[in-house]
Amino acid sequence: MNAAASTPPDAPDERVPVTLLSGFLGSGKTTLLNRLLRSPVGAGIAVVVNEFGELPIDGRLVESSQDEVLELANGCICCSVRGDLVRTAHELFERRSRRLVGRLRFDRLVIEASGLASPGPVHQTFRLDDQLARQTRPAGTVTLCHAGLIESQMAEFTEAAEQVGYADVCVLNHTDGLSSSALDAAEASVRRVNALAPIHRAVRADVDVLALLDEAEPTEERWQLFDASGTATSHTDSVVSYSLVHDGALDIHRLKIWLQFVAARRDWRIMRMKGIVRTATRTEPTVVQAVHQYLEIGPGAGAAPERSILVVIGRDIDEDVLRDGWSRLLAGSS
Ligand SMILES: Nc1nc2c(ncn2[C@@H]2O[C@H](COP(=O)(O)OP(=O)(O)OP(=O)(O)O)[C@@H](O)[C@H]2O)c(=O)[nH]1
Repeated sequence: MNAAASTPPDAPDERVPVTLLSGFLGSGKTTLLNRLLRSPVGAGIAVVVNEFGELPIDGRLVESSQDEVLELANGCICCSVRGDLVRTAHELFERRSRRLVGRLRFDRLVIEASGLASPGPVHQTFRLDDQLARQTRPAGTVTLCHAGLIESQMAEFTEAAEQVGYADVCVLNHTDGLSSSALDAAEASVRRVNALAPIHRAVRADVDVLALLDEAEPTEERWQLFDASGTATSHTDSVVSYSLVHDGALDIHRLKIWLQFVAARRDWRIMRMKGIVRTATRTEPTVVQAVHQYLEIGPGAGAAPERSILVVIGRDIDEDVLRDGWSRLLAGSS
């Protein structure tokens, strides 16, 4: 089915472009999304954020008013919460028609996929639903890559290779601290998987976002690729997400020490930690961000949450030991 075929040739295309932000865990999707939202087109963007973890964190890290950010947590929109994506998109368009979304009618939808989602099925979801196929048009996939990790991630995780393979444009992010030869090697590994997509090197996703949106507009050949691939959603099943919660304040010093210890454990494969927590000494939230062993802890915007949430994603993690460490942290915080 092709909704565009029923549109007269000279009629304006009123379908809302859908841009997908893809990329492995911690590659910089939310960082790029925030740049988009701060850009001149930001006010017209509605956002759907999808998270692998059970509890949503990213929605609070996106710099937009809450009713423009819809969250789909606890699974990937390419498979387990694919139906929720359709329902959420219908809800957005319903609210749009009643002018309930944000300051303006949104004129672009940006979807931040989870770090383990495959882009093909996500785009295909919008083409297979009659109503969404009439209301939206595909505007491409931007894939973020962690320059220091992408080669090993693609070797180990089919999801990472698929994300690069489907990209209409790649942002080779996290380039800070890498030598030019390491950067060339990272770029070459991306190029081996995707021969066509422009590749932009960046630190903290600092790219020309308007040019990026234009560049991401896909070609017809690429749509044939999506059509052929839409339903394949096999996931690396040993990656697990744990959610740790606490209704109260944490001791920030103990929290830092424990997180450093967890991030540095060699017997666990910590791939990503993120959290928004209340600490005893701050009125604002404390934001935890870790990509592999690189850990950042700093103040966030707004008021501290009532409930502290920390999500830990990785492989070979002993859940009992993790939860025991969290309990000890809480006991020492009160
Ligand atoms: N050093 C460095 N840190 C970065 C860069 N880009 C993003 N970060 C940091 O890396 C962490 C992860 O960035 P996010 O934008 O949340 O990554 P993400 O892809 O949205 O993460 P998930 O949604 O969990 O997969 C955050 O602490 C960012 O501030 C970069 O180029 N260099």
